[in-house]
Amino acid sequence: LAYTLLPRRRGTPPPPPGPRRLPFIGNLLDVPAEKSWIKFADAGDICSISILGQQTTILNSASAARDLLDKKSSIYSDRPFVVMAGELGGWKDALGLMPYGDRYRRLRRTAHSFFGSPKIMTSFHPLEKQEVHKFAKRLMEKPTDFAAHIDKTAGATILRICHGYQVKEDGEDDFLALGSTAMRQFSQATSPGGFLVNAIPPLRHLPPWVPGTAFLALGKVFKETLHRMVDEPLEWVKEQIATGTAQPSILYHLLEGKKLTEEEEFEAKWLVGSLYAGGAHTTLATISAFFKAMVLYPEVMAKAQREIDSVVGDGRLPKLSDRNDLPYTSALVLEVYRWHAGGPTAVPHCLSEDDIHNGWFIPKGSIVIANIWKMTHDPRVYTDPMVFNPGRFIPCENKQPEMDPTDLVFGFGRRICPGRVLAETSVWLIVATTLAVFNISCDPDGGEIDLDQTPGIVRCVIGPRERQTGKLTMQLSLPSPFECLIEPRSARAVELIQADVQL
Ligand code: HEM
Repeated sequence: LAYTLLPRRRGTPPPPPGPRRLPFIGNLLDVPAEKSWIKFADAGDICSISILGQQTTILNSASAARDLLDKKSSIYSDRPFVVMAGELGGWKDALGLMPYGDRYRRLRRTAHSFFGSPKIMTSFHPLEKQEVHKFAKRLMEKPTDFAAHIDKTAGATILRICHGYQVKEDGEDDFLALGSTAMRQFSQATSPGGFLVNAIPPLRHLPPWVPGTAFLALGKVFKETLHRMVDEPLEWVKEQIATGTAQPSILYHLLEGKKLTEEEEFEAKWLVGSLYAGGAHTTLATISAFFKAMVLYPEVMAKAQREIDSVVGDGRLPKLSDRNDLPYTSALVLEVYRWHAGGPTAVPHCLSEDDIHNGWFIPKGSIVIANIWKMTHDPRVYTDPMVFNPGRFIPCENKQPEMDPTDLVFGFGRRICPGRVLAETSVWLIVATTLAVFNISCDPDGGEIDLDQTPGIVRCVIGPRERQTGKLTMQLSLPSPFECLIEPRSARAVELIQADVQL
């Protein structure tokens, strides 16, 4: 209390600028319940708030994020500690919430040995194409379930790459269902104001018979689901290896023919489990935004379809090697990433040592948030940022293309999304395939479509490091609900969709 109430020590530089702080509570009343990315967007390239003594620094420009999160990544790569999810729910063993340290660095190196290898990633292309073709089939059969189809496709692609596992086409798939439950529980554990223990971490030490500690039992349930999500696919792969039926996959490469120590096996299963958790649902936000943009901008859809028709023709579906020959379609994909930031404030970083930046003091334990929404809607960087215009990425005689948003939306520094390459290929292929064979249009019986998006990741975090907390939510931000019609473009398109799904 004294620490938060006492004035700054003499000689300590001021914190980055920000709204006036009230005694003790600081900026508690300034933080909106939702969409904090808009509230702080115009507060300068770097601004800071303090809540009950916990400083949070918000980075509103790409250059600020690069200066801190990229250039000083050795001290800006920790994660805040969220009790209900990280400790009670067990997520501190997954990459996304894992503290920065030796184990973290080993897992990232292993991930990079796969995702950083163009040869390995190209070997996954046929499999990605097959999963996207299945997506087109499901979409034709039941267009109204398009969100479920996107989720299934993203999850199925990662399970195949990570575990060599093919999801069931009919009925519920056990591994996918387990992943969805774990992610739902993760959202619950990190929901703002959801659990008092996030705001007062010592509560986790209370015995379970004390009234009001139902969260302890719930934490156990969350942890159990998460461990099943990580352990059951591992056991499945081991069985496949034992019977000689295992398909090539990341886990297969890590296990096959080796006698792993307990720690090595622990790291291998958490690596692939984290990739699955991190990637299965993020694609949904981006692809849903694509569908919405096509309803709102039919002329953009028609232009991309003309390009695909002239390059790919109607004899086959698009493939990843067409990317360079389809510049407008590729620009459309970039514009989807920019127009709708699925993680408007990414995942917060945490500073592990005191830092002085541009004469401002940023104390150890500060939460650091990259305001990706602001970066991708900054009128200094993007002309008419609220307008969906793929043309901004096409170079022309006297105009350079605008900044590539994929350098922003996957985060920064050592915490940058490890699945970026896979996400980019999957998203491109889903968009190009959908445009090749479907028309997406406004549903005349649906309501009006707005440009809004749902509240997403991170509100604020309270409390010093180790006892740190918060109202921290890592839910994704989806486009606000909308209805649309999705129909095959022609009889030939129907034939292409119905053709056998080949590897
Ligand atoms: C459109 C799709 C995706 C977007 C927009 C996205 C975005 C992000 C962002 C913003 C972060 C936080 C970066 C930071 O802290 O600076 C992140 C982390 C992460 N992403 Fe992705 N991602 C996507 C797809 C994927 C896929 C397909 C995978 C897995 C194959 C994946 C796995 C992860 C993991 C494991 C982390 C945690 C990394 C860490 O803390 O070290 N993501 N992602």
